[in-house]
Amino acid sequence: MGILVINSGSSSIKYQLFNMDDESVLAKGLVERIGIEGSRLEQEVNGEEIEIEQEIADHSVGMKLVIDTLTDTETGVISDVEEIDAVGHRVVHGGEYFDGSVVVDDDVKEKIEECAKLAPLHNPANLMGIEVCEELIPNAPQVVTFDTAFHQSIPKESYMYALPYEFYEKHRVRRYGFHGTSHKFVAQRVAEEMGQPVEDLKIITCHLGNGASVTAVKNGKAYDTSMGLTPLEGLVMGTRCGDIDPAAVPFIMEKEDLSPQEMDQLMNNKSGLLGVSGVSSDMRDVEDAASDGNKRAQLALDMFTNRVKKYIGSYTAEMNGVDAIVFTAGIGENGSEVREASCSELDYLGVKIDADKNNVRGKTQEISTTDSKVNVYVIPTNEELVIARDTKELIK
Ligand SMILES: Nc1ncnc2c1ncn2[C@@H]1O[C@H](COP(=O)(O)OP(=O)(O)O)[C@@H](O)[C@H]1O
Ligand SMILES: CC(=O)OP(=O)(O)O
Ligand SMILES: [Mg+2]
Repeated sequence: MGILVINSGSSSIKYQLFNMDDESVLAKGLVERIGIEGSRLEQEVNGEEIEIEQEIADHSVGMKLVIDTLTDTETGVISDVEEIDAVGHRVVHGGEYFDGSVVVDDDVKEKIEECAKLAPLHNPANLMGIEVCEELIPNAPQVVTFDTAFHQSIPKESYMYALPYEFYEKHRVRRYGFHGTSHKFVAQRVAEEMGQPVEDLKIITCHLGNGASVTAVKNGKAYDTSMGLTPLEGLVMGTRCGDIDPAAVPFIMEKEDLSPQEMDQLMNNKSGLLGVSGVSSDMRDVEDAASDGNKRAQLALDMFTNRVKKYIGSYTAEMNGVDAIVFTAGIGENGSEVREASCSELDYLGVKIDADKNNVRGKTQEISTTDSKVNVYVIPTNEELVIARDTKELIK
C-alpha cells in the first residue's frame, strides 16, 4: 500500500512515500526555504540524493514540484500517481473539533479553514497541500493528523488563560499546543532508548524548528506545552516573537498606528530570530552572522537559548522533576551549539552535556555525560511515520 505523507511546516514541505505493507520508505524529501532566497528540493531514494534548486514562491508551487519529482522518469520512484493509495497530511490547528486523525471531506476542510485564523502561517499551507493533492491525485483518499491532538490531555489549570471565563465559553480561547505528533513520537522513542515504560517517566521534549515548542510529558501524556491559542506563544522562533508582555501589543499598535492584522503579521512574520538579528529567520544564517561578529545575531541566539532554558526549568518545577530532555526538529537535531547553550548552567538540575557526544547531527544519540542525573538525547522526529500509520488505519 503506497501512502504519501505531506508535512507542511511554515517554511518547508517534508514528504515521505511509504510502502505501508512493511513501513519501508520509497522516497523521502524536503522542500525548504519556501518563499525565501535559496529555495530547493532535496530527495533521497535508496540512499541516493538528488537536489533541485529553483525559486519556490509558495507551498502550492512546492507541492507540484514534489509530485513531479516523484513521478519523473529519471528522479521518480513511481510511474503514475495511481500508485499512491492514500495521502496523509499534517494539519496544525484542529481547535476543539478534532482529538484524532480523520478522513478529509468538505466539512473537515471547512473546519481547517475556520481554524486558519488561529494558525495563519500553517493551516492555509496545509489546506493548499490538500487541494493540490485532490487535483493531482484525484483517486486517493486523504487523511489529516492534527498537531493539537496530543495536547488534549493537558490539565485545565495549564490550558486556561486568566482572562474572564466567558471568553473560554464564548470563543474557546485557551491553550491548544502544537507539534503534538512530534512531541508524542520523541517521548515514546526516548523511553524505548532508556529501556523504561514512558508511563514511568517525566520527559521534556524540545521541538526546535522554524516553529519551536517545548512540552512537559508526564507519564506518557502531555502535561503542559509552550505554544498556546496559536503557534505564536512560547519560545523565540524563526519569525515569531514567542512570549511578550501582552500589554506591549496595544502599546505598539497605538504608537505605530497598526491594525490588528498588521500587528499579528509583525509578531508572526517579522519578529523572532529575523526581527532581532535583522539577518535571517534561518538558524544557520544567524549562527554564521554571529560568528562573523554580528552583535544582533548573537543577541538573537542568546535570547533563543535562554528561552529554551527557562521552559526546561519551569516544566521541571511543574512535574516535580525530570528524567529526560529531548532535542528534536531542524535546530534540535542539528544545532549542537544551541543544545549546549540551552543546557548550560543547569547543573543544579543535574544536567551535564558531554561535548563530544553532543557533536552529532540528525541521529539518535544520548548527549549527556554518564554522571548526568538527567538523560539528554537527540532524537530525530518522524511525524510522517505517525501520520502514515494513522492514514493506513483510517482508510482500511
Ligand atoms: N545544520 C544546522 N544547524 C543549525 N540549524 C539548522 C541546521 N539544519 C537546519 N537547521 C535549522 O532548522 C530550522 C528549520 O527546522 P524545521 O524543523 O525544518 O522547520 P519547519 O518544520 O518549522 O519548517 C531552520 O532554522 C534551520 O536553520
Ligand atoms: C506549529 C508550528 O509552528 O509548526 P512549524 O514548526 O512546522 O512551523
Ligand atoms: Mg516542522
